[in-house]
Amino acid sequence: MTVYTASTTAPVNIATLKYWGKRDANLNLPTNSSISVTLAQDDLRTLTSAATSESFEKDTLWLNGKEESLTNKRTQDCLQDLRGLRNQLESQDASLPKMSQWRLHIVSENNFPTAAGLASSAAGFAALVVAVAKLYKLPQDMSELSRIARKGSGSACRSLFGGYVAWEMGEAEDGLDSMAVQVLPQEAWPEMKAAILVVSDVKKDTPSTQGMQLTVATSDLFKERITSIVPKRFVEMKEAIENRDFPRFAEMTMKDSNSFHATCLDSYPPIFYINDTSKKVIRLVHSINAFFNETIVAYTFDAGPNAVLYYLEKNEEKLFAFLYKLLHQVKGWEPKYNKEQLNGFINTFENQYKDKIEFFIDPELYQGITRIILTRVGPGPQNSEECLIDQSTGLPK
Ligand SMILES: Nc1ncnc2c1ncn2[C@@H]1O[C@H](COP(=O)(O)OP(=O)(O)OP(=O)(O)O)[C@@H](O)[C@H]1O
Ligand SMILES: C[C@@](O)(CCOP(=O)(O)OP(=O)(O)O)CC(=O)O
Repeated sequence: MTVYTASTTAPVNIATLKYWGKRDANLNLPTNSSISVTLAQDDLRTLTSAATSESFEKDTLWLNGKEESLTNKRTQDCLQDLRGLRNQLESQDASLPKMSQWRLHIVSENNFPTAAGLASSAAGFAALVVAVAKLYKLPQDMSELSRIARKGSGSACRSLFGGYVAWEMGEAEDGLDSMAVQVLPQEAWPEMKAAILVVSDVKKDTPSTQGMQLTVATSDLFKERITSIVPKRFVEMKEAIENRDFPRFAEMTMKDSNSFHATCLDSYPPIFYINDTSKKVIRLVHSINAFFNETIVAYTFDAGPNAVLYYLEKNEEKLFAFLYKLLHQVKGWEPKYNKEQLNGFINTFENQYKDKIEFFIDPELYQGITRIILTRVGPGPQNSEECLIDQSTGLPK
């Protein structure tokens, strides 16, 4: 039996201008354009291998070692589009193996908790689409493939690119113009770093899809958000990124996170994604920025309580003087930073800042946080030499 395989990695992306609301739930067409930063894959990535063979009996997915059904509509929509494109190639060249007719085996591993508000679905669907496109040797570019990933999960379309990415909402009813484009490659603004404060890695209460449908149907504030606030912010945030203007970018990121969570609260019945720990982080970030009289750090929250803090490398010492002081008990600092560097953060805090602080610092903050993930802006999907599928059996290794 001949088994064809292809593998790829894909990154997580965290929106700085949030996608919240669908105008077409079937095609995952959004009510607003959005912007995100793609994160480095050392800490957060999906590795997916796809295989096909005439002898496979059914489409199967093994996710983190467990067999899962591939029959859910979103995945089938992605696979149907990919098979359609492969079919076009096969009809132009009769010598090609008829992969479009064969079943697929997909094996995928996330190197971080799945379904914990860490955007696993974004990396997961991006990797799935890219792996199968590679297997099928499709000529489509990343923006074209992003339209397919979008059908798996809206935010997944942004994980097809590295750096700073926009998802243009588009207007067409069939969604052909609703896709991701790169605003700026990672190399153009490599100083962007991210600290993820994992507040809870349990599965969230209200899934994004359900949450946004409720917001669209019931929130009055939401109408204002999509008609006047976000369209303006989309243009301004792209500009801030192109100009590498961190304070502007940071302010809009925080405002947009707050605006999105306000529409959640304005939904009826209300949806609560952020919790008391998240609110303490919000206060802390504003206090730190006020202390330095400069916006050096921004927070943003997705559909859960985890905080993602964006900051520039040059301000790390200033920020970590506070963060490490408050969260040194939390795991995730080592091995990224050695003892000497970590002591340095404490010394900066004790010697330079401690006596000047006029705001309340909650010494118990660490209790609400399970770990910190220290990462930065990163590239898009990468070819992987590692294959998770045994070429002789077509099954997971
Ligand atoms: N590697 C993967 N390959 C294929 N599908 C995946 C993969 N990882 C996650 N998924 C799909 O995404 C689902 C999790 O999505 P969900 O939106 O609940 O969580 P999340 O993406 O971690 O959180 P959020 O979207 O709020 O950031 C999984 O149940 C699975 O169906
Ligand atoms: C708050 C968000 O993270 C919402 C992400 O929603 P999803 O992309 O997970 O939703 P579906 O399209 O229904 O799969 C904001 C964002 O990533 O832009």
